[in-house]
Amino acid sequence: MFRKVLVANRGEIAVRVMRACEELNVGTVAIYSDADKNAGHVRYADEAYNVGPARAADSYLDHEAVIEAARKADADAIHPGYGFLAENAEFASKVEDAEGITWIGPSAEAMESLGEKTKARKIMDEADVPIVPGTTDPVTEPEEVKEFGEEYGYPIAIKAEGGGGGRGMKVVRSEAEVEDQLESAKREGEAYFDNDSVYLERYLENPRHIEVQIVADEHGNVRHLGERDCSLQRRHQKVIEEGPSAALTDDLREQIGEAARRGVAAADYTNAGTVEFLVEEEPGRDGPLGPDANFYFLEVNTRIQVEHTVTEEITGYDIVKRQIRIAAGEEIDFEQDDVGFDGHAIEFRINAENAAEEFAPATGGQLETYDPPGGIGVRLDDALRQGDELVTDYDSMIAKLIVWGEDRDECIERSLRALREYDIEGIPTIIPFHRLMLTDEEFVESTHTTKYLDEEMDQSR
Ligand SMILES: Nc1ncc2cc(-c3cccc4ccccc34)c(N3CC[C@@H](N)C3)nc2n1
Ligand SMILES: [Ca+2]
Repeated sequence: MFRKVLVANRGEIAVRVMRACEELNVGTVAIYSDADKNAGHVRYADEAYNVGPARAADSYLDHEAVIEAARKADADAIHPGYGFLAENAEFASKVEDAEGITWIGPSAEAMESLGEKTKARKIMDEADVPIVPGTTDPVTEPEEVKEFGEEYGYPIAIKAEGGGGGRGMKVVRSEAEVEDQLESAKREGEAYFDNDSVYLERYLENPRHIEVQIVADEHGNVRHLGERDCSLQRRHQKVIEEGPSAALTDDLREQIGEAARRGVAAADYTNAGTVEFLVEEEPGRDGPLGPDANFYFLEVNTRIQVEHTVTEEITGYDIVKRQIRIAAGEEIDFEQDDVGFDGHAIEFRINAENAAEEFAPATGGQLETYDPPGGIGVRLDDALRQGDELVTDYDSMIAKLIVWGEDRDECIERSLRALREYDIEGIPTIIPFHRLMLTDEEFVESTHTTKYLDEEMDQSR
């Protein structure tokens, strides 16, 4: 086991990783930019090193500054958290090459092969994981798209090879649109991901977005820890995640979990990761997905995710501690059959944004009141205390409220109670939006798909 881990991140996830270290009796090292001098994650750490000015590129993203801090602290491992350098294969390989410092995450090689969407699709296809019908090689000419349209029909999704998250997808609804959409997909790929390579998939109109949590050690053991339903998104920004998915039958759950395990094993992937799927109802059915629903591989996230907490609450496993133990060479000490799912959990992202103004991020302010909720089934992951200045140089998420209940109804009731207790004064947050969402019957009936929020919010504008 490591003696000391440097956490190359900030905010709630930095504290989350340091809490795991504390429980493993591992020393904690924080890094901070000039903007984060008084930040909560710095307070929490045993020691802290400044890595540069506020601008992320000159601090949290500066490979040399981070490795230099690990050297100064004599840390023997680096945990990247999520965002920042978490999926940066180049940085992972620099850490792998750095003598005496272990990278806590998948190998740079596994990150690269699964980060390239067509390569990932090929690996999954060969591992008998259903992929969205489409190409596993890039396309360059309009004729290729039109041929695909002849065979699979429209709409077609044209996706950037280097894309992911909310960016890098164009929907072509007819042959007439092919030239323009292909051109703009390539230009956008070039602009955002420095990669103009694109591929095709049949576009699924109203899919559910299900993701499966994976942990894999360096001895060939791969386990899935069940699924999370992230279908409630606003312009590709997740605001609420939950598990288990009310839409899946046990049979479908088992099929998707085993597919995720096969795919990850085929990619020689280790540590924690998430396999994303799109699940499409068989035509004409409503309500929970039927036994004939189809699920398709979408992409792999080669990092710990914001919403890993939902899985922890349902299964009881500490995924971050598992990451650290796996990186230290430990074997996974449970079988797939030992993994149980108990109750229901929902995570609410607490963003310092004004939901009434298109979720515009707060421009500053101070936490005059910070009174978080508590009591049974309520977990709060944050790095805040009353009086903190709001740091606006990075993303707007300042905390996560995770609620567990015996079933989804109790979880919703308890979430409303916790959101009523959550008292933050001095900066705007989306807590009022969450309270509203919990009373919305589409959410309560859990029939929403990935488009629901965009359609709802755009209509109400
Ligand atoms: N063939 C096909 N059909 C429907 C899709 C619908 C989406 C999509 C669209 C809008 C919101 C989403 C939220 C979660 C997951 C996927 C989506 C989608 N995404 C959005 C960005 C990228 N992560 C993949 N790919 C799709 N691919
Ligand atoms: Ca190393």
